[in-house]
Amino acid sequence: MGAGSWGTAFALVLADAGHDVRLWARRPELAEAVRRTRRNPDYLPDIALPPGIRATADPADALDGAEVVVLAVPSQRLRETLRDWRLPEGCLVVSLAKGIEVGTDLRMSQVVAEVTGIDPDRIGIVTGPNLAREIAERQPAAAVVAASRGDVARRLQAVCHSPTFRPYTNTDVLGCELAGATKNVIALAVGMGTGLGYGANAVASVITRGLAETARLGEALGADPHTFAGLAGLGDLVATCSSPLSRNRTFGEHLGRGLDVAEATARSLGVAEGVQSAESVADLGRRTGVDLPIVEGVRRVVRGETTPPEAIRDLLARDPKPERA
Ligand SMILES: NC(=O)C1=CN([C@@H]2O[C@H](COP(=O)(O)OP(=O)(O)OC[C@H]3O[C@@H](n4cnc5c(N)ncnc54)[C@H](O)[C@@H]3O)[C@@H](O)[C@H]2O)C=CC1
Ligand SMILES: O=C(CO)COP(=O)(O)O
Repeated sequence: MGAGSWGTAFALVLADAGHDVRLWARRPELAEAVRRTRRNPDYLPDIALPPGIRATADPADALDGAEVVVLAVPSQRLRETLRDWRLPEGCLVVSLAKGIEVGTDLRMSQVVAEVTGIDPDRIGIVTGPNLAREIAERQPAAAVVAASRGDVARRLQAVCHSPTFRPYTNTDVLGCELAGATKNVIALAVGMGTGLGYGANAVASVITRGLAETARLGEALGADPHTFAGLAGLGDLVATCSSPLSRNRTFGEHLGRGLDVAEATARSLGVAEGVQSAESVADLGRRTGVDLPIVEGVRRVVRGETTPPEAIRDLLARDPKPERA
């Protein structure tokens, strides 16, 4: 449900895994173009889609009889979008979105449970280093399928295991979702540094300290600390923060070069979730009393309260402390 970059690439993974996939596009003209050309001209124009994928703009048609419903709309739009849909009785739901809802601080699996009333045990997520273009090109990648019940996670794992996409299970849904949302904020910070012309030391420092603050917040919220060293944590952070394909890193780079949020948004090739999740993740930090200096710096830049060079200067000027504190 969602025919952007990741919705389309993940539909391809599911088709490669041998399933019949219906791909819902919000705009009828996009669904029509996918049907006609067997490509998604707006997001992955050069990728031929396998015959197992059928595009439609009618959500009822897309959802009719589905055993697994995969949600691939941006985090801040998921609630309003879900309200209009009737999910099939007994289906499993998978969220692909990496964000925390602004205003409620809810993770996407929580939003799904709240809006649909579906048992949280039947809601899973897919996360990890998942840059959509690479997956669509069938470059090899590992990922994480998280669900609170091991048997549900294993069923979803089997559903999306293709010759080039290798998912691992995890039952720490909270940690996996938090890691996915927070890495987008950290990727904005890395991008800002890159945009300012800084090199590998700065990038590695922000990745590593970004992971430290993500893990601190996760622990305070009850996540399994091991999650942050895995594909959903370190793996996704490294992929996103290293790749020019990342919308979040690119968005940060534009901010680092002096563009404002509106200008960077206009240039973005899709949703950069970290821009809004900076607000909700920073709020989670305040509510739990966890210090999140990088997230807070990004939030202030996005709000126009500081500039990237000032934010970096402020980060470096903080009181010295031990690495593990
Ligand atoms: N692109 C990637 O490499 C990856 C993306 N994700 C996550 O997947 C989610 C979706 O990302 P993408 O497919 O890349 O985004 P995108 O920006 O490429 O596409 C978003 C899709 O959602 C649809 N949509 C439905 N309702 C909408 C509304 N009310 N407002 C705006 N768009 C609406 C759009 O039409 C579009 O098809 C995000 O949370 C993203 O962080 C996760 C892993 C990889
Ligand atoms: O989540 C992603 C890779 O795992 C995609 O990152 P961007 O949304 O920054 O492109």
